[in-house]
Amino acid sequence: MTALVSMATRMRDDICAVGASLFNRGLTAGSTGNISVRLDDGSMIMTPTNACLGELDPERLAHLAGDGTHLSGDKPTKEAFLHNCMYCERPHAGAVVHLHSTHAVAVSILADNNPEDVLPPLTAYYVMRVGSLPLVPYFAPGDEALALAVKAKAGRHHAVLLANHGPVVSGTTLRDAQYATEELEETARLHLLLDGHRTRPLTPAQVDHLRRR
Ligand SMILES: O=C(O)[C@@H](O)C(=O)COP(=O)(O)O
Ligand SMILES: [Zn+2]
Repeated sequence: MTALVSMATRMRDDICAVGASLFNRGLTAGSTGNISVRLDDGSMIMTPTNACLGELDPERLAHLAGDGTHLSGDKPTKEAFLHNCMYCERPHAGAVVHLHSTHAVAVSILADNNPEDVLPPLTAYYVMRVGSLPLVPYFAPGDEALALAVKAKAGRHHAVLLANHGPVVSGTTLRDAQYATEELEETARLHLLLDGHRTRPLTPAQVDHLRRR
């Protein structure tokens, strides 16, 4: 029990540090985005709704039971059900990050993207951290239908892109989820930067080789 309490305390501090780092580098603005971690007992700590990720208070983060019941802290993010759906489908996920990072949002709005996999395999690091990125059809933020649409993809994908909204990325640890989200954003930026240029993405054989490692 004491170990769980100290883990929860550490996770609260980590969420605030990661939130501040993401916000301060312009990876999400205003009160957009939300972060959660899952503890060993299956309960979850989540950012509150309408909170700025740059100004989180560890004491005020919401604590939810594994079934989504709000146990303590401020009212959780309106995407709580979405985070919970990701955890249900991914038993090894320990954290989920959702941002409105500009370039990923821009890609989510492009008319002619491939909804099965929105970004090409431009770099090895992208393939290793993200892999593939399906587009989830548009639903309003906080809509249960949005969470269910994510749930439908989450078993096969740890990262998805919400149409006209932004990325949702899970990871074994909060750092894994953070770094994958950042790599997704950088690759979206590269993709837009390369628009109109002839490009040489990694070949299927190169992608396969990376996936096997
Ligand atoms: O886009 C939205 O409104 C939410 O997905 C979001 O990013 C912020 O919502 P809260 O976490 O409820 O503040
Ligand atoms: Zn959002």
